[in-house]
Amino acid sequence: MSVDRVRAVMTIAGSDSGGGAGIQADLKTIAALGCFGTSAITSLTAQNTLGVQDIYPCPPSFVETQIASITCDIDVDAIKTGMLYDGDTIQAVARALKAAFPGPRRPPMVCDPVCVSTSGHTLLRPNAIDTLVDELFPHATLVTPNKPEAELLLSTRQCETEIRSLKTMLSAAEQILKMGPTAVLIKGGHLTTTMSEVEDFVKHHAAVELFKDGGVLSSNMEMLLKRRSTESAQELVVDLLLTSEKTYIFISPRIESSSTHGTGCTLSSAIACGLSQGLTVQNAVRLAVNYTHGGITAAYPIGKGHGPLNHLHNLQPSCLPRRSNTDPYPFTRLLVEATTDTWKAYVEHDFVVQLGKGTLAKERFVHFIKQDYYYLKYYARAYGLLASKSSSFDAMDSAAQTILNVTREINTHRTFCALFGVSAEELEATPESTATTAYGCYLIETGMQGNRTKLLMALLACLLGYGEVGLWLKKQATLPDTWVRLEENPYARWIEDYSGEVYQNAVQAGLDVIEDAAAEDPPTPARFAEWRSVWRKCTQLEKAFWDMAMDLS
Ligand SMILES: Cc1ncc(COP(=O)(O)O)c(N)n1
Repeated sequence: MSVDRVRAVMTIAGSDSGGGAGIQADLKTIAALGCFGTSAITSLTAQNTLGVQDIYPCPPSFVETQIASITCDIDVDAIKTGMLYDGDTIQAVARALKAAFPGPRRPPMVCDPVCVSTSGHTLLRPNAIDTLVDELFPHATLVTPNKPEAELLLSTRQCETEIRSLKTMLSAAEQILKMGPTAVLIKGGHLTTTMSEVEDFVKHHAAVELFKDGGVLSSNMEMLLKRRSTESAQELVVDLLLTSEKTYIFISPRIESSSTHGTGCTLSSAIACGLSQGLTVQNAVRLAVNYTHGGITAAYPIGKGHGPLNHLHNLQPSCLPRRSNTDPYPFTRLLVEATTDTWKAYVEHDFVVQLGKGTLAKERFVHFIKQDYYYLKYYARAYGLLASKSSSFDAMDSAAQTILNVTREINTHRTFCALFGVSAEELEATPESTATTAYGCYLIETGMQGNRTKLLMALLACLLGYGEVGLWLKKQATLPDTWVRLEENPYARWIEDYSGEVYQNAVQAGLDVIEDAAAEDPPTPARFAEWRSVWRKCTQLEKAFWDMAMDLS
């Protein structure tokens, strides 16, 4: 679809003086998504991250005038409604829209039935719910209630109200669809779902399409069920979209965050932007869910209470600290600090401790060395990819040097094998383990689909982790109350190699490369979040690699 001109989106909602929700969230989101935002303000709220202190409603006739002013001049491509406060305001909105769009062709409209703020304040008078349903729902392309709002809407129709599961979400959506909108999106943020529940739901409902992390998960259910089964217990947020033809499920990992103020406003505005550009409802919802999820991930602290998501996360320049003499590796520090739990599980793994103490069973070490030999093949190939993604000769040179270092490291592995009685033939005949394939393929995949910096994130977790382990074990060996003296440790050579000058120089070079890459192309918070997740994934894969050696029965 080509967008020949900037699309205009009109939001009809309340103002949030704290800037997190309402009109302020809407206009920021609309701008961030490349549309032109116009606004008709229904009420002013004195509000911050702690709650709503007061509400000053606009006279309904003035709301009507604002809508008329906008629509008589600007071609509105999509409408979004949010906080409407009371029945008179809703009627004024309905009248103004009818006057502005008298024919059957109205711009698509997303109706977010804002009833109560996250902080618990009433934003729509309870007696206005019927008016909302009667006056606006029949004209809405989509209504977007969360769980409490959907339950409130159903309670006015004496329907079964409690939403506990995907099944009850679907039946709530079916009831709300009967109230007149073309589609209903029930937002699942108040519920926790797991992949097993999704799988179970999908098995029993034929016309369901799944989207995960902003992409189409799979149209082939069998494949999906096999592929996802290992993550069946992970906590997910699932949003359910119902149209007259189909049910769509949008799956995102649950993020533990209190920065969610304004989430509903951002989501409905982002959907309106998608619709204004001619997307189908399901695609507009898919992109908006992904955008909103990114905003929660990239939120920064604001206020003393329940802070807002980052509405502008796709636009903002980096807020990373600068490199200085006192803080030479600020970016790496942030990465490690943001993933301390997984990083610790990797570099202080039992395998490492036993290696340092010299108590590690020989078969475990040999198994590890053989698998590391195979892993290094992937690692060297990934540096080949890095060279292909480099734009300067220096960067290519550094990638090529690493390939040469790795081929030298391979000789050390061969020597270790010989030392432990493993012949060259046996090494070559060893089957590759699943942990090796998983890690190796992840590196290659990241290199294929990401840019240079993303691939660097994947490669450096290994380089830096082994550097840290080498130094730690060397230090342990020289402490007065040492685990074991290096001369008495059968794995001394391994410790010497990874704590030695050659490897540690490579680590320093790696640190410089990472810091330069981050400084040259400062990441937006969303990009940083992406890099951090690659880093975390690689530390998990590293841990799984040691696990593989320890699990050897
Ligand atoms: C003006 C206005 N509109 C909408 C919301 C709902 O947002 P939230 O559920 O995040 O409090 C709000 N608090 N204020």
